[in-house]
Amino acid sequence: MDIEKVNSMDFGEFVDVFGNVIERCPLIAAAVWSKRPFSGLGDLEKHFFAFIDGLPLSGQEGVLRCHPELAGRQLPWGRLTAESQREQSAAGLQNLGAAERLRFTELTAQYRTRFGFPFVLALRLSDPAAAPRELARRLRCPPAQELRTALGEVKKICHLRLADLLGEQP
Ligand SMILES: NC(=O)NC1=NC(=O)NC1=O
Repeated sequence: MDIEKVNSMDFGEFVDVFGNVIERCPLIAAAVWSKRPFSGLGDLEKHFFAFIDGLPLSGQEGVLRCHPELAGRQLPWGRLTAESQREQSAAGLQNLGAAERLRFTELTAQYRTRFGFPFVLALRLSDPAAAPRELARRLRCPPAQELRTALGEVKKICHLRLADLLGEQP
C-alpha cells in the first residue's frame, strides 16, 4: 500500500487498517488520522510515537498494559491479536521447553509485580533465546528508566507493523 492510498482513507478505513499497530490501542490510530496527509512511513510513525510521548504517565502505563504477556499464554481477556500471535509464534515462544517456560513465567510475574505492566520486547528484532536474559537484566532497572525502555519496544513493534502494512522494508 502506498502513502497516497493511506492519505485517501476515511476515518473508519484508517482505524481498521492501523488500529493495532500499537497493540490493542485503536485510539492512537483514531487520533493520528487527523494528522493526514502523511509524507511517508517515517512521517506516519512520527505521529504514532508523538501521541505516546504526549500521554501522561497513566496513559503510557496503560499502553504497556494493553500488551500480552510473552511466552504465548492465552490471555485471561481473550486470545492474542493476529499480529501478536504471528510475532510470538515466529519467535518460537510457544515452543519453550517446560523449564524455560517456567523460568520465563516466573520472571514475567516478578517484572509485572515490580513495574505494574507486562514485559514488552520487540520479538522480531531480538534473539528469542536471549529474551529471558534480557528480562532478567531489565528487571533490575529503575522504574522510570524501564518505562522508557518498554515504550521504546512498543515503538519498534509499531514500526515493524507499519512497515508490513505499507509493504516497506522494516
Ligand atoms: N509483551 C510483548 O512483548 N508482546 C509482544 N512483543 C512482540 O513483538 N509482539 C508481542 O505481542
